[in-house]
Amino acid sequence: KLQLKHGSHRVGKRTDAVMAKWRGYGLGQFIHWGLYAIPGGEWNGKQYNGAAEWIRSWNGIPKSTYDSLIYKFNPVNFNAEEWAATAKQMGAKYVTITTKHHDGFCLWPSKYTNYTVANSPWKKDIMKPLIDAYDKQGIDVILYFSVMDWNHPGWRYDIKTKEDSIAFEGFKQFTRNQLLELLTLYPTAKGLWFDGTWDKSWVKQAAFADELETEMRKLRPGLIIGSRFRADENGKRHFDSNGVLMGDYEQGWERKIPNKIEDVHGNDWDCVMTVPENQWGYNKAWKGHIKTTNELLEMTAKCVSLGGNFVLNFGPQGDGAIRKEEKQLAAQIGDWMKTNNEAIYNCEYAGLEKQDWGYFTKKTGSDKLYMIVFNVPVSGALKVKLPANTSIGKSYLLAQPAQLLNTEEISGTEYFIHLKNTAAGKPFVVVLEPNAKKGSGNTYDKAKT
Ligand SMILES: COc1ccc([C@@H]2N[C@@H](C)[C@@H](O)[C@H]2O)cc1
Repeated sequence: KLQLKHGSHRVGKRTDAVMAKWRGYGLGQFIHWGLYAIPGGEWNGKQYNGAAEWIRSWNGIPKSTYDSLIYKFNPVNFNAEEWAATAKQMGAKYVTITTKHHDGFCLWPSKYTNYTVANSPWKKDIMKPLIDAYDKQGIDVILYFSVMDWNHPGWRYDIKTKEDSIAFEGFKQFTRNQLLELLTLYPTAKGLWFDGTWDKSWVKQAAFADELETEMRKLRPGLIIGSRFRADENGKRHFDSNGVLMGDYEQGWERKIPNKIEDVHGNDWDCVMTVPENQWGYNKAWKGHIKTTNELLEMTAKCVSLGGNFVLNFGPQGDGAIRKEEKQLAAQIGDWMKTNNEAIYNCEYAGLEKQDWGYFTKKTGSDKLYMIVFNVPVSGALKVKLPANTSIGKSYLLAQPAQLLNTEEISGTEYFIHLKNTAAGKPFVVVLEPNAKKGSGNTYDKAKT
């Protein structure tokens, strides 16, 4: 084990109530909104092929022209209550909102730069009404913050000269000022989701970032900060030089999902996902593969089955309205969640052998198991392999708890659960109520069909 001054300061999961609540969210919403939503991936009729929120980095639009978009920011259809209602309808338990993306435009009236909503035609703070609206819906708020800031004169990709280091010192203070400002202005925010921390300039700031993280946690006890904020003194990111997770949860799962429990190394984690292949900010062209409701439900189930949260991205339009396709997805996901959220909220990795029909989740603090079924076998029988000396008490569809399912013991701890209806056409949940220890006299009760 290496002696580290700025490595991880905790081994293993946090055990406090705030983190336990985060662990049980299951489903979240991501919001990417800012000046990039105005061009929406297009400029002078030409399409930008990258992610819409990166359009400033394209040589198809002069940087100064992009930066002048601040004078066009006037989202007349912005309605914070509508955004929060959409998240509520979807069944999201938390939301991560961009306060400042890489372009440096601040959705709050920061006093440390002029590049904010205060100097746009809109003038007003966007973050406060949003946070209030989500709080009112009982949806916890996490603030997305990009350290990399293309607008700030002190930003550097690396520090090579004396001038660089002087400029970057100013940038570091600016970053600290903005983060303390956000925590002070929005005290109900539960955490910070950092991005834009991969460049050498920031990776070299192990001591500064470590002290800043400590200062933020002191200012806001319980604050949740992911693994992407800071590197250790050897430049190691996400996991320190001893392989210990930095921060409170792993932030590595961006547009990808772990396949097996070993991939998550016993840590908390979230997966953040775009609806199109790779667009976070609003893109007029709703093109390429657009994930369907069933795909997104399967991603949600897969994440929860491996102990993580699934965070689905919305990219509101430049005028502040949420596009109809995203509203439809929120409604369809919400429909499914209304019936089945018991298998998602406050659930965790069940520790069972994965079967082809779908994903197991287990209710935290209980033995109750859920089978989230996406692939009904032609046999109509779902195979379950329980751990040694457990057995199935009863099983039933979450949607029809009174109708017990025929549970057939194959051998030892293997069972077939026989479905009545094998043409569900959409994902559904089977509940398993395991019996107490087998061999303690009571064998499992054959389902009384
Ligand atoms: C390949 O490099 C990047 C860098 C930043 C991102 C940003 N992270 C996502 C959460 C979005 O904010 C995206 O712009 C994506 C890919």
